[in-house]
Amino acid sequence: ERCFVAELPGSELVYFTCSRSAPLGAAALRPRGFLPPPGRCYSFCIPPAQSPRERVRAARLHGQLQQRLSRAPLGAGARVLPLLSYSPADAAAPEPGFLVQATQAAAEAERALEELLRLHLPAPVHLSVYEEAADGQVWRTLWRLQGAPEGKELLGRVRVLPAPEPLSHPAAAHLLGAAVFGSREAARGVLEECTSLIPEAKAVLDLVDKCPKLPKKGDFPVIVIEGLDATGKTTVTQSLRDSLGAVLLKTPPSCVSQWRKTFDDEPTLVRRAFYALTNYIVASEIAKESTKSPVIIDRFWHSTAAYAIATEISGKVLNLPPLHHPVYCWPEDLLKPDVVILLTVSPEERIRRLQERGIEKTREEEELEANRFFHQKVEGSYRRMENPSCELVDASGSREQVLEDVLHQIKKHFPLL
Ligand SMILES: Nc1nc2c(ncn2[C@H]2C[C@H](O)[C@@H](COP(=O)(O)OP(=O)(O)OP(=O)(O)O)O2)c(=O)[nH]1
Ligand SMILES: Nc1ncnc2c1ncn2[C@@H]1O[C@H](COP(=O)(O)OP(=O)(O)O)[C@@H](O)[C@H]1O
Repeated sequence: ERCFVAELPGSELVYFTCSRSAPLGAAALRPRGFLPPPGRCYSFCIPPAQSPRERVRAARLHGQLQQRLSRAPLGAGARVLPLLSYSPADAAAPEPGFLVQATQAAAEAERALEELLRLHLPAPVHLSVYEEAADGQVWRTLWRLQGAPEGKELLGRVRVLPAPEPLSHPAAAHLLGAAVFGSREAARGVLEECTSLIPEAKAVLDLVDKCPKLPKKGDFPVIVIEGLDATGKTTVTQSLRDSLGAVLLKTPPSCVSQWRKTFDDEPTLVRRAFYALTNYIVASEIAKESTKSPVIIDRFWHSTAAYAIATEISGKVLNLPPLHHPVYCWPEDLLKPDVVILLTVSPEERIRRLQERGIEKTREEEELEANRFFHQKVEGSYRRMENPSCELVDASGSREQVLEDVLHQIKKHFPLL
């Protein structure tokens, strides 16, 4: 039986399955949260890619659907929520999809949804409709949309039951290679598949291919400063450059900044491969510069991995892959820094600093609330990183205090600096 996990508002995960042979009296799925009044929601998945080449198209289709659903006339207050379909029995990658909660009279929402799916998903499309029946149970009606414009075939109606929460998040086992890349070749392969779809991909590949493989770190210290937006990375890295007479680098490097927006608009698979490759471009600069002076880097591989993990793992920080999961390990073929410092500040202090940076109040209030769980997952991922791990420095003090504490942490590794 396939199982499903949807992320409800507030980052609550609901695990459920649909079963023909549900033993009578089996625990019913609580409609609360899953079926907000007037109690109808829909789900559908993106057909899995049949080959590695198809995975870019499948990822882009998912991203395009996400955008179209957010603009579709599904009725005021309708919610489009992330859904994954997975099989607990096999190790196949989960199929991404959506759970759509319609709050208006369903007819118009259903028509709009069906029209959108017929237009943008390869036929046949399987659309699930969930309702609460008189018996207080949640039932799913499965439809196949195909053929003539109104071609719609009823495939069955079954009860929806809670599914046992798996040991780890269904996406965790598939992060490596789909969101976090353990090697330059793995990331390169994705951009190779994009060259016919995204012209800039070729330009990035040409830049990467000019970089030596496995560049060697020089004898001077290489120090990375990591942290969420507005934790003070830019301020600290510039002070470190001055006080240590170091070279300051950042990722992504300026030589790719003109393409960043293009890749930020792409789905995770492509976007992460882009960031991963830019880390390899900077690695060759680090190798060169660290033969002449200490090198400070503003964000490096840990940012790429932490933001990827936090994006792909729905729910809250407790849903992150467990400690020592391979997704937290530094790629063998990427130049390894000597020290990685993670700046941490409270969410409130971070918002105050975002404010100070001139981000208007409303946006960053939204940012705090909507993304609170996201930022907790990013920070949680940073803290699970190993080899090298992130060494925490509380960055909530004054600029002078933070610089002193960061220097103190660095001198533990390089007393003579
Ligand atoms: N550098 C970098 N940023 C990433 C990556 N993946 C996601 N991001 C996100 C983190 C931030 O939300 C956003 C901004 O990154 P940047 O550090 O380039 O810009 P900026 O220095 O203005 O952000 P900051 O406030 O200093 O963290 O990009 C990645 O692989 N590398
Ligand atoms: N220790 C600090 N105390 C107070 N404000 C700070 C401190 N460090 C940085 N800031 C301010 O907070 C904002 C974000 O700092 P910045 O260095 O740009 O962070 P990041 O690069 O991590 O986004 C800036 O306006 C900066 O002047």
